[in-house]
Amino acid sequence: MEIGFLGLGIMGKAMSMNLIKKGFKVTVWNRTLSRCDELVEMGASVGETPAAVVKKCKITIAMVSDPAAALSVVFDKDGVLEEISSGKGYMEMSTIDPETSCKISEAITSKGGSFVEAPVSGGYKHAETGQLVIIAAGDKALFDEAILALNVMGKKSFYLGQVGNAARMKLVVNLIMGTMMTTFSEGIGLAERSGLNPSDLLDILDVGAMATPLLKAKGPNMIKSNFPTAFPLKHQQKDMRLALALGDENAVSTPVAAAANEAYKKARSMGLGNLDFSAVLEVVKPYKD
Ligand SMILES: NC(=O)C1=CN([C@@H]2O[C@H](COP(=O)(O)OP(=O)(O)OC[C@H]3O[C@@H](n4cnc5c(N)ncnc54)[C@H](OP(=O)(O)O)[C@@H]3O)[C@@H](O)[C@H]2O)C=CC1
Ligand SMILES: O=CC(=O)O
Repeated sequence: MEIGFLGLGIMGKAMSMNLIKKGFKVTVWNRTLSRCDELVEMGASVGETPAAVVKKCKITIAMVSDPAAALSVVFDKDGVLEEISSGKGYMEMSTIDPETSCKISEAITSKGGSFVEAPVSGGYKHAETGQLVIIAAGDKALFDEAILALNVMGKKSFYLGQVGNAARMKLVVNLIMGTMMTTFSEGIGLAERSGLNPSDLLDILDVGAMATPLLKAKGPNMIKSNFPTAFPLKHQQKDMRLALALGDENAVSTPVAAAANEAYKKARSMGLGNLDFSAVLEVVKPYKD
């Protein structure tokens, strides 16, 4: 099956490479077209516009930065809407808010296409190896049709029913992850400042009830003040912002997450937005050198 792929950032590049390696024919597009070159070397075709990709492919996936980018790819000139039609499917895998996802879904279905939202949990290493957790909702027939591709990209796919549910679930998951990272950062800072070896803290956490792949992956770099970008901090702050809006809408009080969001905002204002989200350590640790 020919799969279209829009957006070749950290995640899109890894996901589309994995699809190609597993034998899928993939046609790619990226706003900065030169980013397609590496994929072409692996056997991908290039579409000059999102519309050209949709015209060629039965199913097209989008993996772009945020709600504005997701809307632009669909609604702008040469966008997805110009070629979507009956028999074609569109899968929005970017992390966006449920309102944006519903707006895209309505536009796609009004032209006869089918729509699934399928944001993912996990980073580019999981994407490269097909170990993402996929949280999907929307057209069940499209979900079933795409299951071979979903099984290549992810280790498990959850189907949550109507459009909006997966977007909401992903925001809840990332609210928890973003808050956990700020708490780890406070702990690492406190350990260091009070004369403890932060490496010992990581070892102790790793064998106890709070062991988590997140800290195992990020902790050793954090304690050396290294923040190689896997999940850009600006995207984690976007997810906190969208998750807090979900809390506002549902009158759910989330003071801990709101405080964490302030830390990510501050980190962005300090120019740390393109580093990994673990760079929030730089603003959260309870002292300055
Ligand atoms: N990185 C991670 O670990 C994870 C990220 N996510 C989510 O996946 C999505 C992608 O993340 P990631 O790959 O890290 O992000 P990147 O910042 O690496 O890539 C962003 C992509 O979006 C494109 N883009 C940005 N603005 C526009 C626009 N206006 N129109 C068209 N394309 C645009 C960029 O194109 P260009 O190259 O031209 O700039 C690029 O392809 C985000 O929603 C993120 O929250 C989910 C799970 C994990
Ligand atoms: O959305 C980010 C992730 O790591 O999951």
